[in-house]
Amino acid sequence: MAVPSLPKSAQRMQALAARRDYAHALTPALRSDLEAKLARIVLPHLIGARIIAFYHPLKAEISPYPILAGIGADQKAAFPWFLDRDARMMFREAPAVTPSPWGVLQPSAEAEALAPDLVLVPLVAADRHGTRIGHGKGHYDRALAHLRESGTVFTIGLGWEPQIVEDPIEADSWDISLDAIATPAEWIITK
Ligand SMILES: Nc1nc2c(c(=O)[nH]1)N(C=O)[C@@H](CNc1ccc(C(=O)N[C@@H](CCC(=O)O)C(=O)O)cc1)CN2
Ligand SMILES: Nc1ncnc2c1ncn2[C@@H]1O[C@H](COP(=O)(O)OP(=O)(O)OP(=O)(O)O)[C@@H](O)[C@H]1O
Repeated sequence: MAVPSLPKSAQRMQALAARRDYAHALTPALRSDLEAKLARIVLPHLIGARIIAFYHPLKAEISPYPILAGIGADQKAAFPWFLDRDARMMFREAPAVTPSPWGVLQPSAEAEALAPDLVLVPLVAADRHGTRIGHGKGHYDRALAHLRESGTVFTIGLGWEPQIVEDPIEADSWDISLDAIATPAEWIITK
């Protein structure tokens, strides 16, 4: 018999607490080592992408900056950018230099607006089918739905290994599933 899962808000709170505890327990050296391993796993999959969306990591999130350091001279890096709290998330050219309405660093308002063809998505949690739990504001779901109206976008979820949950997460109708997920330990092609 199917076991009913916790409501998404409860799953999110549990996953946020687990992410925080995991990240807090890492020594700086181990953390850098894991972030370098993530970059080695992800970089070969970025070949061919023209505009790659990164994110400026929150305290407990795995950093994509070692990946950014390894992209090609012909590739552009973008970061999420918000006009205000009610606006849809857009992307502008790196670097991320000023606090966004959500507190995360974002590019300046003068930086070029970009439409990424590859998006690195921060996870709160994800299952092996690519169903994701984020911060619950729908920023990535809405931004990815918009980008897909005008082209194809490849999405890669990034997280620490324990953020991959073995029990399936129930997808909502608006959830955009990830094409792949990377952790310092593995590359997961979702299906
Ligand atoms: N690093 C990162 N950048 C991102 C996101 C994200 O999840 N991670 N976003 C994903 O949509 C967008 C910003 N949306 C956000 C929505 C809510 C909160 C949030 O709940 N913040 C907590 C504080 C977290 C902390 O400082 O550790 C809060 O306000 O309580 C953060 C970002 C775009 N940029
Ligand atoms: N394409 C969309 N158009 C309009 N509203 C949307 C869309 N996608 C998501 N939303 C809204 O966003 C809200 C939050 O969605 P959800 O709980 O799935 O966020 P999340 O995926 O966990 O977080 P995030 O995308 O911010 O990282 C939902 O109430 C949903 O109605």
